[in-house]
Amino acid sequence: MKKIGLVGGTFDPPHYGHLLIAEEVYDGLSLDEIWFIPSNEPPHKAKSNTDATYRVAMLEAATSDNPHFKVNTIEMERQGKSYTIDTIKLLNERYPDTTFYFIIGADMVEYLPKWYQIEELVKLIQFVGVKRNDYELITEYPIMEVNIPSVEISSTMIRQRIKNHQSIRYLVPPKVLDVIKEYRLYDES
Ligand SMILES: Nc1ncnc2c1ncn2[C@@H]1O[C@H](COP(=O)(O)OP(=O)(O)OP(=O)(O)O)[C@@H](O)[C@H]1O
Ligand SMILES: O=C(O)c1ccc[n+]([C@@H]2O[C@H](COP(=O)([O-])O)[C@@H](O)[C@H]2O)c1
Repeated sequence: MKKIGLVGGTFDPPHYGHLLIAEEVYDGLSLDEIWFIPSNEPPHKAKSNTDATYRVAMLEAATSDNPHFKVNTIEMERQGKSYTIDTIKLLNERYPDTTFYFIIGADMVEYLPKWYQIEELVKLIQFVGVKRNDYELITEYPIMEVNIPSVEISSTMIRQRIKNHQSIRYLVPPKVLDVIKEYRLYDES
């Protein structure tokens, strides 16, 4: 069986926090690959203002120098809200010889009770929780934990810094910065 870690998210924009949690879990659980899955419409928050094409371009740029990181656009290909249970059912069907691990930060661990059809979802996928400042890795659901160095970076912080004309160097990979500059993303947003 192949072992693949999934990192779902809005990636608006992708940052070193995303890459770090992926690499740490890849290493900690001896996975074969990590697939980053950008959501079309997040199930639990407002739709991103950044077009899907740009979010995918940034994610491709962020992951291009790591041979075991891949971008998977399965949720972009589906219309409507990107419920994780629909994604996992499709992936399990398409890749019967693979065990998937869904990697989430502690903010999403705290939110698990509100995920769509969570009781069924936890039977279909192994969640892996990683710590994130200000959130607890405590849940009634059966998650695995991987210990990572905390990084206090969020996409919200990066969008805010761009708005304030502050540097985002060392918070996102240089190639992501290039895409942001090329398409003038987040200017006056
Ligand atoms: N710095 C971080 N440490 C640990 N987990 C993180 C970190 N940043 C993001 N994650 C996790 O990565 C996944 C995708 O996150 P997402 O793309 O929504 O980024 P975000 O930084 O939380 O965005 P936003 O600030 O726009 O809400 C989630 O499971 C989230 O918990
Ligand atoms: O399916 C759900 O109900 C659900 C609720 C909250 C979050 N998720 C997924 O968890 C991942 C991280 O969410 P976010 O908000 O940090 O981008 C992303 O793939 C979301 O689709 C999924």
